Amino acid sequence: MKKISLLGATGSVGVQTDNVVRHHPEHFQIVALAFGENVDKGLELIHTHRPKLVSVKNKETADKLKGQLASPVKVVYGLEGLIEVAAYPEADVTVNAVLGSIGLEPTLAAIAAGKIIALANKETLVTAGHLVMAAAKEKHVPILPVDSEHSAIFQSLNGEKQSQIKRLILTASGGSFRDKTRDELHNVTIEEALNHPNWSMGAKITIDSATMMNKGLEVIEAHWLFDVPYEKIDVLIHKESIVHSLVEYIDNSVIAELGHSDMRLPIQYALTYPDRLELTDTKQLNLWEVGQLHFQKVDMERYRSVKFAYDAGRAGGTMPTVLNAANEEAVAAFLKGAVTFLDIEGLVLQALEKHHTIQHPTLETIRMVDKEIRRAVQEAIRQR
Ligand SMILES: NC(=O)C1=CN([C@@H]2O[C@H](COP(=O)(O)OP(=O)(O)OC[C@H]3O[C@@H](n4cnc5c(N)ncnc54)[C@H](OP(=O)(O)O)[C@@H]3O)[C@@H](O)[C@H]2O)C=CC1
Ligand SMILES: CC(=O)[C@@H](O)[C@H](O)COP(=O)(O)O
Ligand SMILES: [Mn+2]
Repeated sequence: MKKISLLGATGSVGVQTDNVVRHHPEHFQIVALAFGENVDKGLELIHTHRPKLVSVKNKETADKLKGQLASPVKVVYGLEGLIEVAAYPEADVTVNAVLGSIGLEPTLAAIAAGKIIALANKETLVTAGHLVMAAAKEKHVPILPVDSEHSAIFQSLNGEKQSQIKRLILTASGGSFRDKTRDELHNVTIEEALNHPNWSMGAKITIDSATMMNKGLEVIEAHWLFDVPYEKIDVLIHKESIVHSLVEYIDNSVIAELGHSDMRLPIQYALTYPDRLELTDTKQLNLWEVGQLHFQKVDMERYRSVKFAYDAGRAGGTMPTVLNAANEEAVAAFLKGAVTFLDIEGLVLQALEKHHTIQHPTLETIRMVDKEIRRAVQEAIRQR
C-alpha cells in the first residue's frame, strides 16, 4: 500500500489522481491533501479518502471548511499548511499538482522528509531546478515525472546510459491557436484560448499551451529532470498529441511512448514505478483508427515563448525564475481580461530584458526575485 500526500487535490491533475487512487484502493491511499479555495470539491475528496490532514489556501477558507466537516480532521492553511501536507510523516509519496511556483518550498520540504516526489508542478523545476535536483540527490529521493512528455521520456529512457542519449524530443500540440498566424492572434478571446485541441487541463496550463510557453517550461523541466543540456533538447509540433515525446540515441535509434491523451497514465505510472498496473476505463490506442500522425518544425518567431525559455534556461541563474514569475502574472492578468493574449509575451519579454541574472541563487534570492518580478509585471499592467 502506497500512502499519498496530494497537493492541488481539487485541480485537473488532483482530480485525476483521485480517480487513479479510487480505481486501486488496494494499492493507494490518500493520507493528507491540500487544495486552494474549492471547498465543495475539497469536502467531496475528504469524504471519499478520509485524510488525516488537510491544508487550504488561507484562514478564511480553513474556517469555512471546518464549519462543514462531519468528522475530525486537522485543517491547516497557507504556505506553511502546504509544507506540512507535503512532508506529512505517514506519506510515502508526495504528488505535487499545485499550480505555480508556490509549489517550490513544499517540494523541498517533501524531499527533506525523504518522500518520493511525483511531480506535476513544472513551475517548481523551472524556478529553482538547481535547488530541487541538488536536494533530491543529497537525500537519494527520486523525482518521478507526471508531466506527460517527461513521463514519456522517462519511459523511453528506461535506465539507458546518459552518455548514450543524443537528443530528447518534446512533442507539442501547438495549442488552441496552432492554425492561426501571428497577425490573427491580436483579437483572440479568453474562451478561444481555453479551448485546447487535445487535453482537458486547468486554465493556466491551457493558456501556456496556446502561447507554447508550456513547451518552453517543459524544455527547462526536461533539462533538470534528465540532466541533459539545452543543445540536446528539441521541440516538435505534433498536432495529434499521440506521440507523447521521444528519445534519440547515439546510434540514431528513436524510442517513443504513445497513447491517447489521458493524464491518468503518467500519474499512475509515477505512483507504480517501476511496476505497472492496469488502467481502467481508458481508450486503447489503435493506430489504424488514428490513420495519420503529423509532425512539424517549430517556428520560433511564431512561438516566441519557446525561444524565451531556451534563452532563459541557457542564461541560467535567476533568469528562469523571472521567466516563470512574469509568465504566471501575465497569464493571470489575461485570464482576468486585464491584458490581451499577445501582451503575455510582451510582459514576459520586458521582464527578461530588464533583469540582470544572478548566478547560483539561494532559496532566499529566488523568493526575492519571484516577488520583485511579480510586482514589476503588475505595475507594467497598471501603466498600460
Ligand atoms: N492539467 C494537466 O493535465 C497537467 C498539469 N500539469 C501541471 O500540474 C500543475 C497543476 O495543473 P492543473 O491541475 O491543470 O491546475 P488547476 O488549476 O486545475 O489546479 C490547481 C490546484 O492547485 C490548487 N491551488 C492553487 N493555488 C493554491 C494555493 N495558493 N494554495 C493551495 N492550493 C492552491 C487549486 O486549488 P483550488 O482550485 O481549490 O483553488 C487546485 O487544486 C501545474 O503546474 C501544471 O503545469 C502538468 C501536466 C499536465
Ligand atoms: C498533458 C500535458 O502534459 C500538457 O503539458 C500537455 O502536453 C499540453 O499540451 P501542449 O503544450 O503540447 O499543447
Ligand atoms: Mn506536458
